Amino acid sequence: MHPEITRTPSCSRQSTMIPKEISPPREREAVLSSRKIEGLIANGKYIFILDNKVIKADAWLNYHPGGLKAIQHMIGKDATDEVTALHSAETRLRMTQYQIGTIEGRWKNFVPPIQGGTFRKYPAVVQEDSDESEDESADSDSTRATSLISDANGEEVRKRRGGSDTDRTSITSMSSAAGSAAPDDLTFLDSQTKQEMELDLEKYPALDSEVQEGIVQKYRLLNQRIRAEGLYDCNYTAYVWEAARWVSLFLTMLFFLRIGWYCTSGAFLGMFWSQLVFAAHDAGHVAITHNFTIDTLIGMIIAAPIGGLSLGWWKRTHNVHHIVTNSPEHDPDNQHLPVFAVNHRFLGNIWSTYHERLLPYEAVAKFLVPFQAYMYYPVLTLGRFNLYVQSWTFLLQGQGPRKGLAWWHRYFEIAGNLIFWYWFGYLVVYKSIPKPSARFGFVMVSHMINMPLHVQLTLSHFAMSTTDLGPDESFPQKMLRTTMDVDCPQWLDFFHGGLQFQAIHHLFPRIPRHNLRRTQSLVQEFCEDVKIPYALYGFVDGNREVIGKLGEVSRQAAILAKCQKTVAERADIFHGH
Ligand code: HEM
Repeated sequence: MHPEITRTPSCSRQSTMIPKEISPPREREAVLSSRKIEGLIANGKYIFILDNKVIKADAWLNYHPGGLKAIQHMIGKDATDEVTALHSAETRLRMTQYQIGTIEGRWKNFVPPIQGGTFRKYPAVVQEDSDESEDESADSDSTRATSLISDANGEEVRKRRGGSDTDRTSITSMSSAAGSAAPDDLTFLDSQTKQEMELDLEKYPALDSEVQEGIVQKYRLLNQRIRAEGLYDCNYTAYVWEAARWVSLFLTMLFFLRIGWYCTSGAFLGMFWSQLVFAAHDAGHVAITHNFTIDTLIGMIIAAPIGGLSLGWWKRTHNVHHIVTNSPEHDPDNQHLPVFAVNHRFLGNIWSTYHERLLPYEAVAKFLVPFQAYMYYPVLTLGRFNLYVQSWTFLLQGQGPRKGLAWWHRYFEIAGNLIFWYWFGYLVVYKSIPKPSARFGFVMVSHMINMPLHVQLTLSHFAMSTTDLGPDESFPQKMLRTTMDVDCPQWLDFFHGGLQFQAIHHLFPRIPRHNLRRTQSLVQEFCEDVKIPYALYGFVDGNREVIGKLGEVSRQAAILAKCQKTVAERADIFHGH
């Protein structure tokens, strides 16, 4: 049954249609123990903690513009910082409509079911809650987590995780057990994971609750300071300059098209798209006007009719990326098999909770990964073609939100993409360029010139930590551990388009791009204070780090291949061949 729809008076700015509140006010004050909340989650409820309030999001799931996965990764966790980073103040306030109580004492995070956490039933909760079981969205997450484990060679995984129903460990070791990797390979891969984790534990502050709580408090104070200093206010004048740049690039493209310099024209079109991507990124994060509908509209116009892509597709992956940054199992932006394996764990058949399928390390990957350091730049020159495929798959399959604020985005983007292929494909490529060879040159140059953009998009994470330090790690520490910034002179900011301040952006995704440089010194101060290293590399050094990391995984792949060969030979001897 769908929840009844009402207009919420508290959100006049966006006149949002949201489902009717689900718990009467008197129930919101109930004090709920961690054990009881665990029982509710075991019953399939989508519960997270916000400012010590217990929020049950079940009735909202189908309406959430941020998608289901974003919420799933917060189940059983204190989501205060993630929610603050990703929502407007009004939306954050409105979440209390879904409050079912407050927490008792200090909250200790669970591993969310989607990440392999398991939850014990609570007898009283089973009784109380059983009549809600027909709720459409309440199909059990814990059941889902269990079936995920069973699908992925369950028995073995459970053994590896100690067989406990109550543990709060992560799914990390599950994926390698999921495929066909032999025990020797697993020993090798596990030892690499252990080494990586030990390095992180040495380099970053301890995970005990006092240290992490201290970091969180200082991070929240920093956010208040940033707000007080006006750094959330958009600098619209900067966009006038941006617009002037877009128009000049587009007019130059038309000029060269007209005089028959097709490759030069293509180069300007590619640069025009590259520059626009930065603005689409701002809009996707609601970091321009801070109004969800207006910013998303700006982003969709740039992405679809102008760029031939889908902002909805990008947001769907990007939102999850911002929550589980650089996690091999959960972050779609980290999953590039069979072309790249950015971490050794991809060599052991990893389960993607985003794509809900195994990412097998199979023949094509085994062939390509050893050369990945050499293929990094060539593959990225073709990156834009891949984006068309992803965008159309997303739009045709209707994977985006079908209800709530964002229900119409899909139709808007399909229409926008058709307009794109009309002006780009028909009017420019087909009608304005006479020869097939010139057409080919124009298309290739306009697409390949986006390579630096694709480097910028991957640079900030590929060389950074991918370790899962568990649910006790605070949001700010995790963002700074998994993300690097690129140092560049201010005059080059237009080239990097804000993507050089990824770490700052991950801490505060809604800060408008043109204020990120001013925010940097505040973040550096914060990092020094809480003793978290702030990763800042020059563009060339950052590239070196990435290539180095890709090379390292190639070497690990070679060792793994040796292990597998030895295992196969031993098996042959054992079977008497
Ligand atoms: C009952 C709980 C929730 C409600 C009512 C809610 C509501 C909303 C609304 C109205 C928006 C549109 C943007 C805005 O107005 O700020 C939004 C966006 C978003 N939400 Fe939530 N949300 C909830 C829980 C969560 C949780 C737990 C997460 C995970 C951290 C999350 C992640 C996101 C993301 C990533 C976006 C950006 C979507 C986009 O711009 O594409 N939300 N949410």
